[in-house]
Amino acid sequence: MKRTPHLLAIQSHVVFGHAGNSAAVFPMQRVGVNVWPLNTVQFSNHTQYGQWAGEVLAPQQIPALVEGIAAIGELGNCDAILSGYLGSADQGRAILTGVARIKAINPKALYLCDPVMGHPEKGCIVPQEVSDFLLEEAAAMADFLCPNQLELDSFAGRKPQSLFDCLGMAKALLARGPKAVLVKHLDYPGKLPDGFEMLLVTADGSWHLRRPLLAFPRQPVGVGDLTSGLFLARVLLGDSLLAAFEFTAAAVHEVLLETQACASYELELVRAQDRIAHPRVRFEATPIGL
Ligand SMILES: Nc1ncnc2c1ncn2[C@@H]1O[C@H](COP(=O)(O)OP(=O)(O)O)[C@@H](O)[C@H]1O
Ligand SMILES: Cc1ncc(COP(=O)(O)O)c(C=O)c1O
Ligand SMILES: [Mg+2]
Repeated sequence: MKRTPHLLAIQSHVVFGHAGNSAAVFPMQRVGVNVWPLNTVQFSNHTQYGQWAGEVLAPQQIPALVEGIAAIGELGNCDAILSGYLGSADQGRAILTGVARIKAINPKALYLCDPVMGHPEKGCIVPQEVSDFLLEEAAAMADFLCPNQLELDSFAGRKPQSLFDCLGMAKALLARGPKAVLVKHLDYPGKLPDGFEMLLVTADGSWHLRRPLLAFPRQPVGVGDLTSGLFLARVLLGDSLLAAFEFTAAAVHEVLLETQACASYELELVRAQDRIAHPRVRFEATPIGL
């Protein structure tokens, strides 16, 4: 019997609704991965409501929890680490220490970094020191990096002029260390207005994917976290990077269709669970070169 992969997921938890681990854990479990959620913050709700209650986890708790898993002899079973929304730069450094600790026991373990940098206009609030940490320290240790367009712009230090420019900016990130860069949301001059576009860039090739842009009165939150989580889960389950990319686009689209049909602001993950596991839609990524 094939072993079920184990994934340590280090990102935010919200009591109400879906963002961070609260957007990614259930879908990753639903597709067949054992998830170890480690919550960097526990907030009442995501920050785009403009107000929230709750606390940031003390950074020293991260190595303490990792050591606790080592102490029961389970750390070597960790196949991957995912990091997302961070409450402080010190938490980020503690995660990198944990990644190094896990890779020392299991050199095959993969680290996916979703460099959540915030979006003040949208109300996604992340401290500036976290963005600096992600740009300067985390990217170098990541096997997979999953920025959105704003985060890609921050890495490049500029905005793109075209799709090929986005490709160049993502390819430049490979030189910093990651094996693959998944740009979860593209925005560039000349982009067709009715599409939602993504890029996958690896040493072996690059692919562009377009899916329909859906209309929402308020953009749902947690889509990026869902995207990163499903991509990593499918890679662990044995998909090629390209297959994981295409699966993720389809499963996320299914969730958004369900969310739109319910006229819900929060992602309808529970209702969409069968569609996540077995997406009915399929999007084919097309190779793209410089
Ligand atoms: N097919 C789609 N149609 C409409 N909106 C989408 C679609 N897919 C994703 N979105 C929205 O696009 C935005 C992507 O946000 P962005 O900040 O670029 O990435 P992230 O979710 O990582 O923060 C989110 O507001 C999400 O709700
Ligand atoms: C607590 C929390 N976690 C994670 C996120 C990131 O969500 P997304 O997947 O939309 O980038 C947000 C965005 O506001 C947030 O408030
Ligand atoms: Mg995001």
